[in-house]
Amino acid sequence: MTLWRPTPADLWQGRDDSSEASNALRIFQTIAQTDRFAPKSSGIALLGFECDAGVWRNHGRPGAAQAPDVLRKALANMASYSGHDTLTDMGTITVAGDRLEDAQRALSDAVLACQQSGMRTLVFGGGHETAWAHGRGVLDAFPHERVAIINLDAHLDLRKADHATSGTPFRQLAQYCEAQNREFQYACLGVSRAANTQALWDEAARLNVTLVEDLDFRREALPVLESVLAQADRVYLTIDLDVLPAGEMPAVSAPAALGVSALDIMPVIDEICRSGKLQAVDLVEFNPIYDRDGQGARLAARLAWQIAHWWA
Ligand SMILES: N=CN[C@@H](CCC(=O)O)C(=O)O
Ligand SMILES: [Mn+2]
Ligand SMILES: [Mn+2]
Repeated sequence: MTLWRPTPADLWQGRDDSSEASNALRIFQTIAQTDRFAPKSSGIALLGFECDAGVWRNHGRPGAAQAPDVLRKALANMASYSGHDTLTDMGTITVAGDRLEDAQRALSDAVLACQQSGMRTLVFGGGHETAWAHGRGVLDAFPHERVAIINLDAHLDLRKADHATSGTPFRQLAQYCEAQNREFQYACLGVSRAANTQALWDEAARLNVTLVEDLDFRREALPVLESVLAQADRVYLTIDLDVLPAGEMPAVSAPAALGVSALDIMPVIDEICRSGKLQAVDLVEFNPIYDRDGQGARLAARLAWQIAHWWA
């Protein structure tokens, strides 16, 4: 595995309550760790993508490269239940300078290896350039199945893809699907009319993207989701944390003026987990530089925790 490093063993730490009861456990005590990249036949593979080269290229505020380990630390102290699926920290893919495409290739390869061996993938990005790499790995793992790409995001991320940035991942996935003659099933939920130009909406219409705007989220997200899920065999869920209101999630490159509250997003995530089709999830655009007292990291980690909890 290229551009890969294992997670330092001492990163997973937390409060030790195990003297109180044998089941008083937290994630840091139950997560499996590896010092070499060796996918298992089941469970959840946690992968980091330490990269904000795409955010740089997209003229955003860099810092998301520091996210994976910050999110691991925030997840470490959360409770672990016996019903949880095995979570294995499969380490982190890094980027060398501006060589974004090499890092994306390495992440796609890691995701493909995990998926093919029977694991589901949970990736901590990274900017939203994570999604081109993660999505390609999932599409490659299931070449003959209908893979729905569900993006919770204020942005469409359908910018023209002459070269990859954090603003291009879904245009790249659309081109990839077109080249393979497979349907591009993309739903962007929570998207902001004010944060995307007319050109991007036009591109979304051309690509037949399923859309739910932030203003309509409470009313429309669940019924729209139902029809998206009905038409899919597998789901890749990508959560751009800038879908949340800036007050809940300041720790992103482009905070949302309005946003969709975490409590409104949770039922959508619950429904996706219940479908039994969820194959891959990532949390992207978290930028610790702009966090306040670790609040954003806690919320992002809670989303990850909830998914791991419901995924089982
Ligand atoms: N990941 C993509 N992000 C947005 C950034 C928008 C902004 O910086 O205002 C986009 O490209 O549209
Ligand atoms: Mn966004
Ligand atoms: Mn995005």
